[in-house]
Amino acid sequence: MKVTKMHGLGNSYIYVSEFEEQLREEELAPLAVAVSDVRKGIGSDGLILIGPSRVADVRMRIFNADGSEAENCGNGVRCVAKYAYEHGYVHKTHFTVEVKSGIVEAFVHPDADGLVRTVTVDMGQARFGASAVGYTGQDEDGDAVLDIDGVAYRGTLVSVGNPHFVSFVADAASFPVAEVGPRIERHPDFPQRINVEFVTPRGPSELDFRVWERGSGITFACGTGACASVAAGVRKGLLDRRVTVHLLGGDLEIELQGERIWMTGEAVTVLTGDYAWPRG
Ligand SMILES: N[C@@H](CCC[C@H](N)C(=O)O)C(=O)O
Repeated sequence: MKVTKMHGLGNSYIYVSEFEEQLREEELAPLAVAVSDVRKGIGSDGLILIGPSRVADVRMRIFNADGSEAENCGNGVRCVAKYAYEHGYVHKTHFTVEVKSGIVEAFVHPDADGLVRTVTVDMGQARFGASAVGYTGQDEDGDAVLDIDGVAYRGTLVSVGNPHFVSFVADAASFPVAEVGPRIERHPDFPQRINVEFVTPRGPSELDFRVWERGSGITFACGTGACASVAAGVRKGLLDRRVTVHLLGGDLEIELQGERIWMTGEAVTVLTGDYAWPRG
């Protein structure tokens, strides 16, 4: 199977083109688990498929490292846009990408060699509150307060296609993400599980960001998480509408234009190669 490993700010996925490879539905989850394995696979945060779409220029499907399928992936959309443009699946610099939750618009910025290093995406609108993320508890003006071992954790419930719990904490850099993140992801009041962000504003236009991703754990970056966090910060009056988000893997520029969230950041190809699938 022809595969490409790409990353956006260290959030890496194995990309397979359905224009070239035929995959059966039932093998997608095990394939995602297998390629993501650092020791027995390639090593990634999951699997992304790029294929034809009936409603957009290209279609993306994203599977987390545990094989679960997600509705959207910000870093993935940027890499899919780069892949689609550089492989000639699209012949324009502004095009649409179908994701499970809808359609987003990508703007690639090719250099003189036709290579794309940065991509801007109109990620659409954020939705807030319990019903937006499948929270079965009662929200307080869009926030959930969870009791975990006697400690209360407050988070804004935000959907940018996929669900996020955005918690404003005193110091994201030193926050115990690996301990608290999975407890919130798998809290019984989130039956569909949830992505968990711990963020700290450095003034109104910069945000320190750490993430525990649903289905993949700690990652170096989460594009949808960055969008959700800025939308939550603007709603709370903590952030301006244009924010540099500092993630473990680098920076993302997020801007709210009206209700729409625009994301600009890198998209990087790491390798292309042949993966032995099925194993044998
Ligand atoms: N890393 C992604 C989000 C991937 C999906 C997420 N873990 C989920 O289950 O919703 C991003 O860059 O947005």
